[in-house]
Amino acid sequence: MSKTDPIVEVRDLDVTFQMNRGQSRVVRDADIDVFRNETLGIIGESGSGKSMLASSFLNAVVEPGVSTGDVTYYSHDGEPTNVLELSESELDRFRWEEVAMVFQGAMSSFNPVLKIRTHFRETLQDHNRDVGAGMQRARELLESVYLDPDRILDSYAHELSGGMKQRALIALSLVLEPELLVLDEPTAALDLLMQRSIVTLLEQLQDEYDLTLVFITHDLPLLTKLADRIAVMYAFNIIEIATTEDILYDASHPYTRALLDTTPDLNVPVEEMNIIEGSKPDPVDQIPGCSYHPRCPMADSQCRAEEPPMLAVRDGHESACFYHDQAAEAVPISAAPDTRPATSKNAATDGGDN
Ligand SMILES: Nc1ncnc2c1ncn2[C@@H]1O[C@H](COP(=O)(O)OP(=O)(O)OP(=O)(O)O)[C@@H](O)[C@H]1O
Ligand code: NI
Repeated sequence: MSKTDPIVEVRDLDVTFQMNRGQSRVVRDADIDVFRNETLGIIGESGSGKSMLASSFLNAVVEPGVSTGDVTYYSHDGEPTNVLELSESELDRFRWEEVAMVFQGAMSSFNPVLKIRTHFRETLQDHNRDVGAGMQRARELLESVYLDPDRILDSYAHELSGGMKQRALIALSLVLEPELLVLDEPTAALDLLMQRSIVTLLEQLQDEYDLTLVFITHDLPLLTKLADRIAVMYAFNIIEIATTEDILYDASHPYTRALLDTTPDLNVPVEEMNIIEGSKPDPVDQIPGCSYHPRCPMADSQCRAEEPPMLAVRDGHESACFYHDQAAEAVPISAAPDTRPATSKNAATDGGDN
C-alpha cells in the first residue's frame, strides 16, 4: 500500500534572515508533502537549507529567521492546523504533542545538573500530563531503545555515552506521543555501529508507535537503508524528490546524479559531501536561472535565464531540471553497480541489529 495521506503539507515556504548585506533567503519557495507513516529522508550538502526546511514543519526556525508561506499539519482525525499561525502557547503544545524534533547537535541539550528522570518529569508536568502514567511510558520507550530505565533515569547526561544520550533523547522526544518525529543528523557524532543500530531502532519505533519520520543527513548510504522517499536539496530548495529506489536507479537531476557518483560505495557512510566542484551558492545574492547551472554540465541559455520549476518525471517523482529526461546520459554514474544496494529499505533488515 502506498503512503500518500499527507501529515504535513508545505507550500511556497520561504525562510529569511535580515542581514547587514541584505535579505538572506535560506529556503526558497519550497513545496513538499510528508506522508503519514512514511520515512522521508532529506539530503543535501552543508548549508543547503535542510535544517531550516525541517524546522519550519514545527515553526521552529532559529531566531531571527522568519518562515512564510503555508505549513499545514493534519492530525489523526484529519483536522488541519496552520502551523505558521500558531501562538507561542499553542506552539509549545504542538511541538511535543504533534510534531517533535531532535535538533542537530541536541545531545548537549540535556541540562548537566539534572538527572535524565527530571527531564522526563518536567516535560510531562509542563504539558499537564499525569506524571505516573507518563513515567511508565518513559520506561517503555527507554526499553524500546535498548536502555535500562532504572539506570538511565538515575543518570546525569555526562554519565552516558553518545549513543546512549542520543537514544535517551529520542525516547524523551516521544514521551508526549507525537505523530511526527523530525531527526536532524541524529547519527552524526556516533560511530558506525551505533549509527546502524539507531537506524534499526528507528524502524522498530516507527512500527511500534505508528510514527511518521523525517530524517536529515549527509549520509546517503544510511538514508537509502531507512527512507521510503528522499528529497534532495541544493541551494535552499528541493531539486528532486522520489522514492528511494527511483533516486538510486533513476535519478533525474544532474546534481543528484553527481551526488550518487561522488558516493563511491553506497554501503559505506560519507563524512561530508562537499565534493562537487564549483563555488557554493550564496543565500543573499541569488543567481538568475537554475541555481545549479554554474556547476552543471548540461546548462544552456535557458538554464542561465530561467529557474526550472519541479517537473514530473513520473508519478511521485519530480525533478527541478528542464532536461531531466537527458540527465542520465549527460551525467553517468560510474560507481560499480554491485556497491549499490539491491533494494533500499528491506535490504537493511538483515544487518546492524546490535
Ligand atoms: N542563524 C543564522 N542566521 C542567518 N543565516 C543562517 C543561520 N543559520 C544558518 N543560516 C544560513 O542558512 C543556510 C541554510 O542553513 P541550514 O542549517 O538549513 O543548512 P543545512 O543544510 O542544515 O546544513 P548542515 O548540513 O551543515 O546542517 C546556510 O547556508 C546559512 O547560510
Ligand atoms: Ni542542518
